[in-house]
Amino acid sequence: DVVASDSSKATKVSDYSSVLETNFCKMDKDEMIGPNCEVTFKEINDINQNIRKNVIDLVNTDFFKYFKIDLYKQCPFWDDNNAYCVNRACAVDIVEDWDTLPEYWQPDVLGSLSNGTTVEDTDDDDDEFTFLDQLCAGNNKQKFMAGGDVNYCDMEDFSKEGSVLVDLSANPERFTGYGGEQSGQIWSSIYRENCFTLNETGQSIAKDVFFRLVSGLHASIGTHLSNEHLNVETGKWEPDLDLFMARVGNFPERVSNMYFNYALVSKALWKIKPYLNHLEFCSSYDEDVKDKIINIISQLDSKIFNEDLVFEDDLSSKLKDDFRVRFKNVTKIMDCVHCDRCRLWGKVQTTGYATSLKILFELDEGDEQTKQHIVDKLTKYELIALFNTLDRLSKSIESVNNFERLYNEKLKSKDTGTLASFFQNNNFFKLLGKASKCITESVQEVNKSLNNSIQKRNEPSSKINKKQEKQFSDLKMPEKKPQQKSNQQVENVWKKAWNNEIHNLKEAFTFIYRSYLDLPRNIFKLTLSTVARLWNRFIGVKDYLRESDKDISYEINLQ
Ligand SMILES: Cc1cc2nc3c(=O)[nH]c(=O)nc-3n(C[C@H](O)[C@H](O)[C@H](O)COP(=O)(O)OP(=O)(O)OC[C@H]3O[C@@H](n4cnc5c(N)ncnc54)[C@H](O)[C@@H]3O)c2cc1C
Repeated sequence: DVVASDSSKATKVSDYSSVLETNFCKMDKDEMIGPNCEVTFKEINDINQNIRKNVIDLVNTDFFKYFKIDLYKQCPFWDDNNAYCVNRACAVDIVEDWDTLPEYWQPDVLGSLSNGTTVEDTDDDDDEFTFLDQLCAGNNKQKFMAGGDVNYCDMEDFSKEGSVLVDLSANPERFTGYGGEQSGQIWSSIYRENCFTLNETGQSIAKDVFFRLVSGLHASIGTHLSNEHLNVETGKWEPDLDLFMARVGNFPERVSNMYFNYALVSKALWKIKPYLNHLEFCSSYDEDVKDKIINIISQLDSKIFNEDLVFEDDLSSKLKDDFRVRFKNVTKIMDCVHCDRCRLWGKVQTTGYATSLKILFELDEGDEQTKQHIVDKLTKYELIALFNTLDRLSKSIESVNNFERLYNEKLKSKDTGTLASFFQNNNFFKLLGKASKCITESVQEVNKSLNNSIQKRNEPSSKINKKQEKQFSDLKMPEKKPQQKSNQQVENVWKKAWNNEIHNLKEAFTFIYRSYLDLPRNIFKLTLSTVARLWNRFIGVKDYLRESDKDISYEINLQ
């Protein structure tokens, strides 16, 4: 048996298969977030609270808030020319005022923006395309890793001529209105990448890691769009609890997968800690940025994720290659997203995960040279993506806790009807503990839904609607409970009805009584007006009605 981690609470590998089969997802706040993570939900909440401020500060520095993206790159998997997201919320504001940027972001330093250097232009000289060379101002050669054998994303993206520079802080990830069949197709394609062909021992852990990774990304996006949702009444961006519950909160394994991603990215950062001291950020705030990074990483622990369990048997290298190619495809699928804002954040986060996977799976602990080689070759875009992905997850964890508070407040308030059906007890994380569904089952569910979506294209529209209903059948929307009426309430209803009837009867009698009273007066008025008209005719006044009034008299012609 191989020991899963170096701590005294180590779990043995042989235990994991049974865990996978039974209650892989069973958890509560004090439970571990997964078999290869020796950390509880509560511990991650605590870590997150400690690092949150530094993470926010870091991603808002001039170095970490910019990212390059090719917004016009063709989708490599299918023809997607006829769909656009035209919402303003889908748009990305690109950087055009270059004068305000620090030196290392100027076009001549970025190289590719002015001369279109691409991957093909790179050479293999290790000294030349190190992270530092690329990072520092003054080196106008844009260089990327050739070969791609250790990369989990396409490095080409950042060197494209058409790439634009974007200020991430000016383009927040939030609700855009992007959805429907197009986004459904993207998610289906992403989950389809999880269909590993190998059917050997060890595959299930790798497959589960892959699934949790994309599901965690999906859940994190769902959390952000629920947390910053446009309230059309107030015009403000604010948390929408019901939306969060419907997309994420109602599915404990999705929440758990976000925590899993947090652990995975954190471990990758922990692994490059020894090298961060050597990095220079080429600007006056160098020390400040470095301090923040060190502060963040020093709160992390190696036991947070055990990557050695994922590819640890004889077949691992083949499986790892498969895993790498498949994850690379996920990053490429981002080019098929029609909402620019979603594409931007999708690209940032998939690049961040790809970088984490490279650090976790390719950085051999025992081989100092390989380690140095991988870390030195990290590009600034990978590092920026890595920390921004941590920020996204950190914000998601913070939001989950905030939604828990909102949920409890709502539960306490009078109108508990809607949400009470979601949870019987007050603790959001206790609900997580009730989830006995295994991740493997979730994978099968997704595969089933993928097959449905493939068949869907060839079916008539009536069938499509039925399938669509099926696809969303996992959404447990709150049911309104019929209100139990107390005896007193029932009594009040009868009393109200009786009073109403009496009131109507009174009104009717008053009307009849007044008619009798008014009769002599009305007869007098009628007689007076008839006498007056006759008198006018007698004295020769033709008609005292105005000409225009004549037009409104009606004549019935019976001919
Ligand atoms: C790359 C990308 C980025 C996006 N970014 C944004 C954004 O920034 N802002 C925005 O408003 N919208 C964004 N979207 C759209 C958003 O993700 C949803 O697709 C959209 O809101 C429609 O949601 P839906 O309820 O129809 O189901 P979808 O979220 O499209 O999900 C489809 C199906 O997948 C399954 N599913 C859902 N979540 C999970 C999960 N976590 N794990 C496993 N299975 C799951 C369910 O069966 C569900 O019915 C993005 C989409 C993509 C593909």
